[in-house]
Amino acid sequence: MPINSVIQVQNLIKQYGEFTAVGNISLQVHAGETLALLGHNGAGKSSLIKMLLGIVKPTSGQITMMGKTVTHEKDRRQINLGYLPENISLYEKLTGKEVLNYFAALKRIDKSKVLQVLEEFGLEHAQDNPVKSYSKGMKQRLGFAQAILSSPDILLLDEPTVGLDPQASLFMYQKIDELKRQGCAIVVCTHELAVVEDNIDRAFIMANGMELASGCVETLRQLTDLKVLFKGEEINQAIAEDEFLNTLAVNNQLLIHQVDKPRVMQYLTQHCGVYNFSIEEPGLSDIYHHCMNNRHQNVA
Ligand SMILES: Nc1ncnc2c1ncn2[C@@H]1O[C@H](COP(=O)(O)OP(=O)(O)OP(=O)(O)O)[C@@H](O)[C@H]1O
Repeated sequence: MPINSVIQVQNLIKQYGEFTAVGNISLQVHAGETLALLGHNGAGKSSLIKMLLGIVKPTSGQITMMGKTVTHEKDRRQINLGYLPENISLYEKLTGKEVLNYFAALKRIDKSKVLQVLEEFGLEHAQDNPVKSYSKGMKQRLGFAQAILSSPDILLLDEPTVGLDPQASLFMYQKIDELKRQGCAIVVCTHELAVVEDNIDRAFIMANGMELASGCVETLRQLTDLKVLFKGEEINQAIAEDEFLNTLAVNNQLLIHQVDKPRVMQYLTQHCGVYNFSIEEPGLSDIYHHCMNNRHQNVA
């Protein structure tokens, strides 16, 4: 196991009766890394997260955290782990401060940390108001605040930004980034591909309990070989004038395989003298849809 591998999942299987929700998944998350867990509804993401949390017992396989196998509850108790569940339900009658004090007592954390976190999450002005008076964004920030109260080594986030406005989403990912820089290993379960794309190190795409593809966005681009689009006025002109480029163009568009990108760039600059162009790369959303559409062919 690499020295900085904080979460190590090996051949993890979860069966509910005859049904396999998670089938032979292996993955690693390193210190200071954010992994996005992506997949369709029912792909097995929550089952995987619940096994990491120890809420659901694996049918077989191994989970190692901070170098310890966490098969038994007593091993797991030594792991400093934060968790933000999807649709977290907080104690609505308690104030924000009381909620965090409750979690602080549970995790044996000094109350001074509560005040610090309330301030950090912009909730100090509402700390004495009942949670039921909080907006969706404030509740989510409070939920996030309880998850990071212990300055965890591992943070598991299930749909942390669903229903949040773009600014609130950005705030969440800034916090995730801060924790990452402090060495926290983070797993984010999400369907918000456009939001998550610029905020993760790697994605793990699953369907029907199985891994479809994993890696950083650049690796996934190479794996899927989704085409890149060369754009610009000078490109259009070059397509019209250059016979070779014309053979590459489809509907007057220069859509190129990943593997041919360097060659075409060289041809454009050195042979055609075209320097003024942009390159549109496929995004995480394109990669995800490609993986899902081709999943039965077992092609990344
Ligand atoms: N306790 C359970 N008993 C039986 N089947 C279950 C149980 N929990 C989950 N499943 C099934 O396992 C599969 C995976 O569910 P899971 O909740 O892990 O998916 P998910 O990827 O998190 O989905 P979503 O994106 O909708 O949250 C689903 O078909 C679900 O119905």
